[in-house]
Amino acid sequence: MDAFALLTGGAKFDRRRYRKDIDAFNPKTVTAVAAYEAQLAATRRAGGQNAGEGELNGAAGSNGSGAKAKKRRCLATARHSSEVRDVDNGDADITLFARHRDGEVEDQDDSDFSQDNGHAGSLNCGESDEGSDYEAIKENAGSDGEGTNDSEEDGDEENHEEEEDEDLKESIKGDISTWDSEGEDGREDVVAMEARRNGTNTATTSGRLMGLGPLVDGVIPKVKTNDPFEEANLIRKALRIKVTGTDVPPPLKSFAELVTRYKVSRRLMAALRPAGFSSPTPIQRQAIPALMAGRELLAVAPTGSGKTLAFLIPLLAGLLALRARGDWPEGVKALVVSPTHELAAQQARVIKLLLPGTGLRACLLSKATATGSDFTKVDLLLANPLRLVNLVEEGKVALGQCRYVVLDEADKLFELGFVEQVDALLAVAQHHEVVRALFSATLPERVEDLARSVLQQPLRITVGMRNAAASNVRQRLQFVGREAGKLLALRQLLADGGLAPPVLVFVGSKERAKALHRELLYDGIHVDSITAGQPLSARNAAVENFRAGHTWVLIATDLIGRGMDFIGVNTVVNYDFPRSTADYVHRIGRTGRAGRTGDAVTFFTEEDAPCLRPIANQIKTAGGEVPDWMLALRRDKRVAKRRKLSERIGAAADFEVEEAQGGGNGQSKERVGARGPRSRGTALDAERKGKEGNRGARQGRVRGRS
Ligand SMILES: Nc1ncnc2c1ncn2[C@@H]1O[C@H](COP(=O)(O)OP(=O)(O)OP(=O)(O)O)[C@@H](O)[C@H]1O
Repeated sequence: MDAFALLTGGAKFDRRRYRKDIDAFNPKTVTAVAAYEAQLAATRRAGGQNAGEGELNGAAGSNGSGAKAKKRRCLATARHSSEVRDVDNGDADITLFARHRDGEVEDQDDSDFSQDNGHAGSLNCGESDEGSDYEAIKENAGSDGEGTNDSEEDGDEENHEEEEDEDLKESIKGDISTWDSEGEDGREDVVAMEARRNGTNTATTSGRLMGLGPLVDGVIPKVKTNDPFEEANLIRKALRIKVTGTDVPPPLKSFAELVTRYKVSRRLMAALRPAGFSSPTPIQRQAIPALMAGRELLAVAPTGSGKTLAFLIPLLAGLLALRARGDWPEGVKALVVSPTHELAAQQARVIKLLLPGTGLRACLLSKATATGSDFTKVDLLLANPLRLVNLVEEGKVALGQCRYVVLDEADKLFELGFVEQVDALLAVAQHHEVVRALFSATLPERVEDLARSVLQQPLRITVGMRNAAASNVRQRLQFVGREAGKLLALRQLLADGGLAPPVLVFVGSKERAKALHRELLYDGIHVDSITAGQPLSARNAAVENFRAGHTWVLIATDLIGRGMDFIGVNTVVNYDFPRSTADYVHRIGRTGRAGRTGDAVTFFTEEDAPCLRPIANQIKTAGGEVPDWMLALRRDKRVAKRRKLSERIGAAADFEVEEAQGGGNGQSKERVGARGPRSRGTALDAERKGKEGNRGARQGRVRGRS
């Protein structure tokens, strides 16, 4: 099947039908369809003429006539004259984007990560291991391995989605107050700090956050009370921090308090300001003191609100405190587990800012570091579950001395394909002082119940509304008729300037990513794609090129739907409808980060209609406009259920290894597939399937293993 057929569901494009569909919903689009079809034909012809010149040259050679064609060509060519011909630097689009890019897109070079002086604090990321480093997960991700509980589970998931939907509806009715911060004199908010970091003085330091609300704002209100308890509550209320649990430590008023209240090394704190972190975000204000006090945590805060630092600071501070009191055994003493290599690598970027001068040694687990490192010399390990489980089984990594275990994107890690490995890791990280924490922007109740079964008296910290999309992302839904309409709609938006680059486009599978990539190359757009099927070196390059602003449209699967901090992303396009509300929240959270604004466009077809309502509710909750009929849509449970099952298989496949490309990892798939049912640590898995007894019994069993 060729790329166009794949993207259009295999059917021949029926123009009349498409027009009819579009007409019913979006008359404006109809007028552009004819022009688009002409362009499509022109670019296809031009692409064909240039076929021998390599993909990018071929794309640039597609010199369609007319203003739109010129615009597309220019988008593709700025600053890439070596790769693409026909540079037209005089074009307004280029100037605009160049200015934006200079101002907002991070342009850091990670290539010099490896091996600093150990005494000064080091981060070992190993060499690039092309074609061999993947997160492998259970082969048969869509089934539970025992073929039993799928339907039951599906029922559960549906119910939970319904519940979440109801929650959201309630909140729509309620008053979602936007806190109007007056700020505190001399304090910088996140936006101002980022602006200063990037050399753009667009934001003020007065604490006025352009109406973005408090969720990512680092500024706390002036509180007039002498009662510390009341003060803590007032701060939490203003910042929409909710905490459940007992003996809750008060939120931080500033990073400086870490030195005065918690005796955190000044050296570590000194690294924060130059790195651009001058005042804590709300999740940092509450999660840092909680972890410093040794409390286990479930932490839920919006995408882009600074969760990474919320766990990295206490981990590093905790390690320094351990060392200061002479409790310094060999080996890994802090572990951060993430679902993808990309996310772990991103955490490594942040750690790299904080390590110098601490004498701590951190390691990003990859194939290279897995084989070449002495893990008795590693204090803090950043890892994906599978590779780490293998090392633990081989006896190369010991977690018995681990004092901190953080699960980032915890709800993903508790899904099929990961939960077995996470369980096995928790089962061996059983030091009597271990502190475990789960972080995510979304935490469904069923995951929370599961997590609570292995955590001890955890605090639950929620910033803003649970499971809701970031409020500073402008969201909209766009009806595209049927499958074929997506490509036309995307082309139209790109050509009309309806999508501000950098743009992240999410699709449902790696095959579709590849196909769309090929299609957009015809349009002369500087496009790239990233999926689990690519070699790690290609994935790293895709991420770095996007960060650096070299790639303007990045097509991705849900592999990078979570956690990735591309600070300058302006637009997210859900080309394929997200598999779940949580996926939607995470995907669109790749824009609108750290207090910025962003746009998210979600294409939907007739087939997506049964799953439309929860997303429509999300948009409505965030203050967006959605027609009433969408909110009133009834969910077709049968369709949703069927879809859910296939989507779960697909979701896991996003992270899956292709054995042929897995190099040295070829055996992993088989082993993990076998590991699930007979794993030492399957209490979580069993819990997930609802087969276990009461919580106490489960907890005893998990804790009993070591
Ligand atoms: N205290 C702070 N001051 C200024 N910028 C900050 C602060 N904390 C975090 N940031 C910036 O905010 C951005 C988002 O942070 P981070 O990636 O930790 O978000 P997150 O909450 O983990 O998002 P996600 O849920 O998508 O993973 C980053 O660019 C980070 O550098």
